[in-house]
Amino acid sequence: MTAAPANPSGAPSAPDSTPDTATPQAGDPVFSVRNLWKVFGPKAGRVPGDTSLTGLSAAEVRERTGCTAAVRDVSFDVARGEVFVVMGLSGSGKSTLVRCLTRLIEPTAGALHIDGEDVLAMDRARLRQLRRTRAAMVFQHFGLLPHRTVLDNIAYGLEIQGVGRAERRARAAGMIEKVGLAGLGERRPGQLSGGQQQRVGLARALAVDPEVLLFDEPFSALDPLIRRDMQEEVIRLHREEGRTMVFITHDLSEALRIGDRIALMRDGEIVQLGTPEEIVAAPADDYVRDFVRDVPREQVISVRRAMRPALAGEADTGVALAPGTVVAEAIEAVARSGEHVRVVEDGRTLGVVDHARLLAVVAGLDADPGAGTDAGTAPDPGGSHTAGGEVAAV
Ligand SMILES: Nc1ncnc2c1ncn2[C@@H]1O[C@H](COP(=O)(O)OP(=O)(O)OP(=O)(O)O)[C@@H](O)[C@H]1O
Repeated sequence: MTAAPANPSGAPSAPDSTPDTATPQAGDPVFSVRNLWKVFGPKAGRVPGDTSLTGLSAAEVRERTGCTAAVRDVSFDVARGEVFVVMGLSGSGKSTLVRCLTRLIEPTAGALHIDGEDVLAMDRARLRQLRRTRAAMVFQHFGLLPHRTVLDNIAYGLEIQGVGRAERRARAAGMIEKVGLAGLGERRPGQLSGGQQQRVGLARALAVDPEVLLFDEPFSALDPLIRRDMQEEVIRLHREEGRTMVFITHDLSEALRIGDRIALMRDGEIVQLGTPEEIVAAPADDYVRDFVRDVPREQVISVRRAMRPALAGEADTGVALAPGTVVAEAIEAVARSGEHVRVVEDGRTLGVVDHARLLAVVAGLDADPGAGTDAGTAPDPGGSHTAGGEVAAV
């Protein structure tokens, strides 16, 4: 339907006219999503094109048409190598959106590309290949085969691909090590804890070496300690491999911990898309503000955002911290030294933070210190809006 808007993301450009054969480049997005809709219900197809409906709330659309607009006019890019988190309350459209990426759910309207290739134009065979080898999904219910050993469960995806027995078992054995299940390869899933089972699910997805891992609330059934463990595991795997990940969660602390960028959904729309710091420091509206109200700001907001210009003499004294250092660390440095700290990049003092700036961050009185970047402006809810147009890397 609608053409892709001219690079609404400020980040990598949309490959709307890229030929399918193009080799992906480092800066190209993996997924590029433009004006995507998923409407469930009778005559769903008429909703996205009907301007008398598109401006209405999800509840109003339902009342008028009997349809549920689960994803509404969503646009974003997933950059190569990032952890892209889709967050929102139950029913906000997270699962529907992520399932649309590989057409496990068929989008109603919009444009969707992976590495420049039009996903909506893929035939069944190509789609199967997409799901098996390019964008593997890790589900909350791990879907393990109960009568198979852990090793054979991990090898299962390779078996479907037609990889020979010896090779798939060798590759699966490597994955067992990688996800911390060494020695458990011959057990059955029923002989494992929930966390261990989730690791098997993760290893199975990793074994096929997909370009993107799609996680649908994978850890929500786990108890908090094991959940934390698994989050660390994902972060570690991501650091080691730089694999692109799309991660659904309704848990804000999980999103803040693992996300390079977070798309916050409400009623099928993305209400804000940004780094954890941008979302916590500059919520797009009252809904987001409410969402992040209890976040310990000093653990998310960096000294780059908290700093003020150095006064005469200040640029030459004081402890030096990198711009990405979180305020919590700066508090410790200021408390120890009793004076301001400098924010230094490449040997240059960018600014300073003192007691007053740090307390303002903790108290939430630091509204829009990032003025001058686009961090303080109202974001385009559909676009991948990041301060300075940069995509944070882990
Ligand atoms: N097959 C379907 N038919 C009709 N409506 C659906 C269907 N699947 C999802 N929906 C509706 O679409 C909306 C979004 O659902 P979705 O499952 O994507 O939300 P979610 O954010 O993933 O929720 P949760 O966190 O509870 O899984 C909800 O109103 C849901 O009832």
